[in-house]
Amino acid sequence: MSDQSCIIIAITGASASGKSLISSTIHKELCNELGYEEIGMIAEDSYYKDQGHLSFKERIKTNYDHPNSMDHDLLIQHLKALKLGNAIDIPVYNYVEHSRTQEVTHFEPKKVVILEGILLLTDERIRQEVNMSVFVDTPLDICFIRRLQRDMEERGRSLQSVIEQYQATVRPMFLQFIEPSKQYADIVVPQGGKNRIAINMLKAQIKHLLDNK
Ligand SMILES: Nc1ncnc2c1ncn2[C@@H]1O[C@H](COP(=O)(O)OP(=O)(O)O)[C@@H](O)[C@H]1O
Ligand SMILES: O=c1ccn([C@@H]2O[C@H](COP(=O)(O)O)[C@@H](O)[C@H]2O)c(=O)[nH]1
Repeated sequence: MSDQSCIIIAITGASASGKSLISSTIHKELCNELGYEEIGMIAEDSYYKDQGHLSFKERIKTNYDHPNSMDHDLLIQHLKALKLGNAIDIPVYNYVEHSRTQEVTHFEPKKVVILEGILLLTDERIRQEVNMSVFVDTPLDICFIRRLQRDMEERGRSLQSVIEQYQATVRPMFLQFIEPSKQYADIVVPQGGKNRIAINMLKAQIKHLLDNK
């Protein structure tokens, strides 16, 4: 397969801005329209560095919003493999344990891969691999409320731990790394996963990229 055999769409923005919702909505609708074997979704979060060698006490001190917390080397290796038509084994990350599990998810090459995550556009090497990039631009106070609810319900966190982490790393790293990466996005989308016009436009552009492959 040629290097252009896999179209990569990057969807980025703050934590809880709605990246997963917009990605899964586009994924589901394009799968229905084009077929399940054509479109795949990958979360950058799967590429958090393994922390199995650290105690739980040490793991909760890690700054998970700094680019160094990500194994972007492995992610880039995987994106290149997909472009060459090779399957990959994606690590499975556990947010409750703050570490990789022993499992992997086998992922066959697709015509389109929707890649979503907070730090994608901070890395020039990833920017070079993507065909289109989207920044989900949701006000930070809304993101915080959503994150608080989600982290307590789904990621085993207490109210106090969400507030402390938000003040110590989530907000400062957003301002230092994520917000400035907006300049590299092709499209900025307000209202995230519920912005029907933006979703329709993104789907149309993905189909256009597929038609011109
Ligand atoms: N536009 C929206 N309106 C209401 N709730 C939303 C909206 N977008 C996302 N959410 C909810 O907010 C939470 C975080 O959204 P998610 O897509 O998981 O964020 P991210 O992937 O950016 O961290 C989820 O519970 C999701 O259902
Ligand atoms: O072990 C971990 C790994 C990540 N986090 C937080 O997750 C978010 C990124 O995920 P989203 O789905 O985009 O919200 C990031 O802000 C990290 O702070 C964590 O708390 N623990």
